[in-house]
Amino acid sequence: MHPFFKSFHYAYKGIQHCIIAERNMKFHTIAAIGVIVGGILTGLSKMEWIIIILLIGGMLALELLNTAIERTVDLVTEEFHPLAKQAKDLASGAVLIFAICCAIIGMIIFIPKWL
Ligand SMILES: Nc1ncnc2c1ncn2[C@@H]1O[C@H](COP(=O)(O)OP(=O)(O)OP(=O)(O)O)[C@@H](O)[C@H]1O
Repeated sequence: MHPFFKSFHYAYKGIQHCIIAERNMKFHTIAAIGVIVGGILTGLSKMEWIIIILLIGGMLALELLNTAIERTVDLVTEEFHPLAKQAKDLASGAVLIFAICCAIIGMIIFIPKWL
């Protein structure tokens, strides 16, 4: 396989692994499908779709990075280490902050359309 297509293949494998292995990634993927279906049924403007796509892409990409950090920490040490704890907690914190922003923006976009 050409190296260019090989890198796509590895990226696809990474996404597939994360969806299969990580409970949170499964949740985010199902939530993303729910938001897309909800958006189609509700009817969103072009700008609203752009925002939703950015949020979904950002959320999934962040979850992939969080998993990559978890794996790297586990590779470095299986022992309890305060820095390992900080690294994992910081990565989880980043995911949590973005998830809260997504929920708030989602409510700002969707709720007025349902009232
Ligand atoms: N080697 C370690 N040393 C110290 N604390 C750790 C270590 N590994 C994990 N922890 C602590 O346990 C928590 C959960 O770690 P774990 O690797 O189980 O992540 P997880 O539960 O799979 O995360 P996620 O919720 O993203 O799936 C971490 O956030 C961290 O606080």
